[in-house]
Amino acid sequence: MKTLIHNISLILHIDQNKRKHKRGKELGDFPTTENAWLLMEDGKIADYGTKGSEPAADEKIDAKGGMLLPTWVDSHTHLVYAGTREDEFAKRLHGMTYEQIANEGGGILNSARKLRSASEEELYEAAAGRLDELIKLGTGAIEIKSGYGLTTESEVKILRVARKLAENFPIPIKTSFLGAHAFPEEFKDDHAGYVKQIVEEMLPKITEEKLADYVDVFCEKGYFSTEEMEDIIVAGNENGLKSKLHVNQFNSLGAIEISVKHDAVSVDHLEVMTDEDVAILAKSDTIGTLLPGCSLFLEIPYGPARELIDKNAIVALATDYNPGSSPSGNMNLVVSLATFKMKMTPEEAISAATLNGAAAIELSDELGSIEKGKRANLIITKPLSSPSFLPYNFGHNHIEHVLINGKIYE
Ligand SMILES: N=CN[C@@H](CCC(=O)O)C(=O)O
Ligand SMILES: [Zn+2]
Repeated sequence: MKTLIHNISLILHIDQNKRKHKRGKELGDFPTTENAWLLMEDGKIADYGTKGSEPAADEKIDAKGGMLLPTWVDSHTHLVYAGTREDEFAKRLHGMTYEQIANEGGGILNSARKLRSASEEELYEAAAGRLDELIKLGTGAIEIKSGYGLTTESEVKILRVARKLAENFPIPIKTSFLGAHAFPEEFKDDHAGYVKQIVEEMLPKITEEKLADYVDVFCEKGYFSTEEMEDIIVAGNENGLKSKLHVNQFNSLGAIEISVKHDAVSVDHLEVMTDEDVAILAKSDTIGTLLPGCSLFLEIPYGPARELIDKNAIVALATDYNPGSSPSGNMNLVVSLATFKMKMTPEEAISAATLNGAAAIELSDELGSIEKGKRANLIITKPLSSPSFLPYNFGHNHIEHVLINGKIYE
């Protein structure tokens, strides 16, 4: 089955050299094809060219002068959660800090209480509704973390829901086990006991059921120490899981050096970075994933995107969609924020939200750029004057169609 998209004003390829990611200044390389068509065959990109040379096809989609770009790849979300936390949001508006709310039993522990009493079916229904909305907003691959369970049973419940989403939705979904998201009430005075449970009970169970692709840890003051993080990374690796880690959100504790030493696929957040942290990350193959939605919502610093790019790091962008620190899964907004608040150019931001996002979940061989052979997960925009218009005209919907595996997603 061949489908032709014709009447495209501009294809934003992101890359045409089959690169796994774009590092440092390469992020601004932005190959395009003007006045173009693109042919899809069996859900993949088969060919593309310029107006006048359109091949025959079984079906046609008229792009009506819109641009064509790869779908967003959201490489950091906590999509499976129960209930919401706008009550905490209201408290913050009245002056309480995220830390104060967490210290009185709110935050991650609040979400964990809500999740423990939700059934797998209820969690699935809620997460499926969110995922459907995100695909319509242009997200064509996603990572989903556990971390609101904090018991073996509840962590497994979250990951089963994520795996069920992967079975029932047409987009690739990778999962990360984040049992080390916070110390549950039961272990508030026995941190070693909880780490032992993660290592000896949760990880083997999750591995046996093949529920996770990665292991994750929230390394932060009041959460998991660098030593605890390292023990969990090593245990994850022993169970065949590479790591993707929450580091440097509020404090720089030396977590980047340890993550890089263990070949983490990505280190995420990075709102608080020393010069040494930047230098270590920039020299490594670990991807730095920045989450500007979290900075916006919590009013904390934005990750140093410009410095990381200028020093040659691999930078990706993601939403961190979760009920506490970033209650939006809209990648279009993330791309806008990256340009307004993190001094990324539109070309860099779009690349970081596509190809480098795909690299951060090890899917850049099949997604993240418009190259022959890749999956036809594509966004057709409304007619726009230039790629920069996407982040510039923030908060508006520029998407005409989202295609997943070559089919319009409705
Ligand atoms: N920082 C740790 N975890 C989540 C937020 C968790 C929450 O507040 O529910 C994050 O990535 O921001
Ligand atoms: Zn997160």
